[in-house]
This record gives sequence, structure tokens and C-alpha cells, in this order.
Amino acid sequence: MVRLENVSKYYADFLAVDGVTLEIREGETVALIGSSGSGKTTILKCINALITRSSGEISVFDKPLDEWDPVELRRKMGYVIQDVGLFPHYTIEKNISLIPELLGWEHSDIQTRVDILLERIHIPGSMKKRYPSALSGGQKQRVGLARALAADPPIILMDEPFGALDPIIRADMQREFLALEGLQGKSIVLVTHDMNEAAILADRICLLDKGVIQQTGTLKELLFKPANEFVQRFLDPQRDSLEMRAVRIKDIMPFIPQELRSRILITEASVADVPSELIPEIRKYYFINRDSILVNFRTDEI
Ligand SMILES: Nc1ncnc2c1ncn2[C@@H]1O[C@H](COP(=O)(O)OP(=O)(O)OP(=O)(O)O)[C@@H](O)[C@H]1O
Repeated sequence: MVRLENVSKYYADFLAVDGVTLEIREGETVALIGSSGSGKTTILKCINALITRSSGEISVFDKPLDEWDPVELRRKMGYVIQDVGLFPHYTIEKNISLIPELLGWEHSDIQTRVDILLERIHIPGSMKKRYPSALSGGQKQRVGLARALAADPPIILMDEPFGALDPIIRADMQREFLALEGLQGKSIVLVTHDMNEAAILADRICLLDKGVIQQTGTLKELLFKPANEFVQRFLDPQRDSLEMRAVRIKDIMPFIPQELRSRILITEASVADVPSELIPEIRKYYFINRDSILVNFRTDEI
């Protein structure tokens, strides 16, 4: 869907992205993660041609980026950025309509689309004539997402989409994001600083340091088969909570007593997603048996 082959980017003589090779497959969410300045935003901007790479190849739907008509490329990619980037002098409705207008949609089709999207992001239709300054941070974020989804692009690029939100709204938005009709089936590249966010939202995680990919893989792979010491150290501060996210209830079922087992209904869920009243008990059995539980993850089964 989107393929980067040995992509590098220099700003003057500073190498910000160094030989990145990465594929984002149809329908998957890939998180680009790494410390500040590791090149995440630069990679995203290279993908949507906001900046030009210095070397390497990028293709979208198997067509080299340079062969795409810029308007057609925008049609394929929605872009969501941290400070939302809503135009303050345009109403909510107008902000969401921008790309469909650019693409020459009929006025009535645009109106219908705006109403559908507002409903999906749980913003009352009565608010569509408001300006962004009259919205909360979480609402602005949702309108930013609606704008990116307006022309139903198959690819969504998101740069720290929840970065400006306080932790509680952030957690709410992450949950909404996972459930949002309209995002299902899309290929998503998500830039984040937050390993937990990557763990919750992404199918695969691409960890960068100083412009170089250190490892691309599932959360399990990064946790239990780190490619190098950098990966290991990057995950260490949150290792317990990340393990809870990677390990599923069914993985620990044999290690918990029958009485507790009968209270757990969804065995496909990760340990982190069990009902809050069960978490302390499950954690207890998880930590007592941790080595036995994790043995499978350290083998080739991942
Ligand atoms: N226009 C520019 N001119 C010069 N250097 C730049 C420019 N844009 C980014 N850089 C540098 O390139 C490096 C990578 O920047 P980039 O914004 O891609 O990193 P990032 O991982 O997204 O960082 P952050 O998490 O802080 O947003 C940084 O050292 C940054 O200072």
C-alpha cells in the first residue's frame, strides 16, 4: 500500500532519516515511535510529499510517489496533526468540507458527508456553524480527524494526534479511535512518543533512533525478541504495562484458579483490558507465574 525503500532525508548536511525501509500494508496501523528528533515527522511528510526525500524510493499503491498527481495523492491520504490545524476563520462545517470541495464534489454530497461525519465523531449537528475556538481540545481533535476522513481516503497519516490532550481525554480518544466507523480497514501511519499509545492502537510498531529504524514488529516481538539493546531499554520503563497489553487472558488461563476463570468472559482480550475489578487478582497470578507464561513468547511462536 505504502512502501519506503532505503529512504533518507537530509536537512542541509544533517541526516534526519537514514535508510528507512518500511511497508504499511492494507488495513494495518503502523506506529512510528522514537524519542524527539528521531525522524518520525520527517518520514510522514516524505510519505505525503510535503517534503521531498533526499534518496530512496516511496511508492503508494505500487506507483512511485513522483508519478502521482498531487491532488490525486491528497485524495488517497488523510493527514491529522497534533495541533489539529483547523482553520480558525472557517466554521467546523467548512473545515471538514475543504478536501471534498477541492475535489469538486457536489454541494449536496458535501453537506451529507459532513453530517455523517459529525454524527460519527459525536459532535451535534447544531455545532457545525461554530468556529474552532468554540470547541474543547477533544472536540477539535475529533473535527481534525473528521476532516482527514472527509473524502474517505484509504490511507491516514497521523502525527501525534492525541499529543495535546490531557491524559483522561487522551485515553477516551484512543478508545473512540479504535471503535470509529470510518477508520476500520484503513492503512494508518501513527506518529507517537507514547509506547502505551502505540501498544493500544498499532498492529505493528516501528521504533526509530536518530533517523534509523531499530526494529519493526508487533508489540510481542519488540518486548520478547528485541533486535538490540536500544529496543530493550526503550521498552523497559513501561515493560509491566506493555506485557499486560501483549499477553492475552487465554495465555494465562492455565495459571489462574477455576473460581476466577469462571468470572472472565472474554479470553481473547489482553490482560490490560479485563474489567477493572478483576485486574488486581489477575495481575497477582500473572506476576507469580510470569516466567512460565512468558516462556512461549520467547520461543519462535511469536
Ligand atoms: N526543516 C528542517 N530543517 C532542519 N532540520 C530539521 C527540519 N525539520 C526537522 N529537522 C531536524 O530533523 C530531525 C528529525 O526531525 P523530526 O521532526 O522528523 O523528528 P521527530 O521524531 O518527529 O521529533 P518530535 O518527536 O520532536 O516531533 C530533528 O533533529 C530536527 O531538528
